[in-house]
Amino acid sequence: MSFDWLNAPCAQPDAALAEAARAHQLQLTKPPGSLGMLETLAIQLASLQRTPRPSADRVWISVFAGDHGVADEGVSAFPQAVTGEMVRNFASGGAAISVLARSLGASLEVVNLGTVNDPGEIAGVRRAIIAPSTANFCVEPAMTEAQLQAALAAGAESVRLAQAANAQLFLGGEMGIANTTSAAALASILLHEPPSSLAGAGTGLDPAGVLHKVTVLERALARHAQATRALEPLRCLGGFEIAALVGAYIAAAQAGLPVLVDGFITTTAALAAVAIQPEVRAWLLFAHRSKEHGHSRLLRALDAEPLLDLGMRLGEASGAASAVPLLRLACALHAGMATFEQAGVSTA
Ligand SMILES: Cc1cc2ncn([C@H]3O[C@H](COP(=O)(O)O)[C@@H](O)[C@H]3O)c2cc1C
Ligand SMILES: O=C(O)c1cccnc1
Repeated sequence: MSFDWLNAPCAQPDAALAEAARAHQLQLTKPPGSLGMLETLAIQLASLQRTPRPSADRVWISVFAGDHGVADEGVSAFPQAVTGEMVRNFASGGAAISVLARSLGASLEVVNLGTVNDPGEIAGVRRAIIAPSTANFCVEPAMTEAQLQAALAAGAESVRLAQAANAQLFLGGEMGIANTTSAAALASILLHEPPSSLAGAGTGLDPAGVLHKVTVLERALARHAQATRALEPLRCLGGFEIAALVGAYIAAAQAGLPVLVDGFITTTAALAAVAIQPEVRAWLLFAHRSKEHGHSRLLRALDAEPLLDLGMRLGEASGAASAVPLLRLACALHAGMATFEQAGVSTA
């Protein structure tokens, strides 16, 4: 295993198909631009999927789970055991993302990268165990190089599975108690922003809890101030599931598979992926604005306009899944509306 594959070129969106889709939208029976982002989404998907008839029918969701050593610092409202318990819940169908995936007819893959409370072999869970948890990054780097390589590769493997299933759209989700702390640390170093602009309530910390989280982040960032080069921010401050998301986003862009990004943690992974390979950005669509403090800052950094703002702050790919119906409607409008000529409607 190595990091070399990260540097393979990304696929190129098809500019001619984007132009044709834009021209087609202008012929449909509506004032130009009146369907707003439902128009631009269809145009973008046509160019990414390289087809005049884009579709979001076949959706693949991978939820990556991993525990975090920094949970020892008391930065989450919930105990670490929840990560492994939720892996079981994802597989047995009771989690929010399980219900959303079923409702959408989407394929749901759960990947266990290492949980302290290990649920073991379960049907519907791919085991790609790296270690029970990352190390506490207040004390030492979260991961070794070998662990980072394994996590990135596990994400790329999900994209291979999605492609084998003929997926048209890739959604990544995460589960890992304390991962809003890891994501805030990583985003802080990537954006040169103080932790106070990125640390939020996560699973429900009170204001005193958020202040404590900021002091933990300040300690971690002081320790890893030199970790600014290439993959070092991700290795020192990330999590197994965050690194898997980074690997998945880069692999999806290389494979030409469009990605719908979820919330705070996945957007941090997107930021890290774009920092490694700027061409990844073209393959990312942004589903929603999470209520987690700091998400708007991340979206701004990526120049991203999300589709929804529902006050959601769950993760698991739940925000991304909630936006899939809009993508489907955008595709249906693009394919199904009559042109001015077909309908005998006068143009301006
Ligand atoms: C029952 C439960 C289900 C979840 N599903 C996603 N998360 C979300 O909350 C965690 C991050 O928040 P923090 O950094 O505050 O721990 C992640 O696991 C995230 O996916 C959950 C959290 C809980 C408690
Ligand atoms: O926006 C998210 O992804 C999020 C926010 C809080 C907790 N878990 C996830």
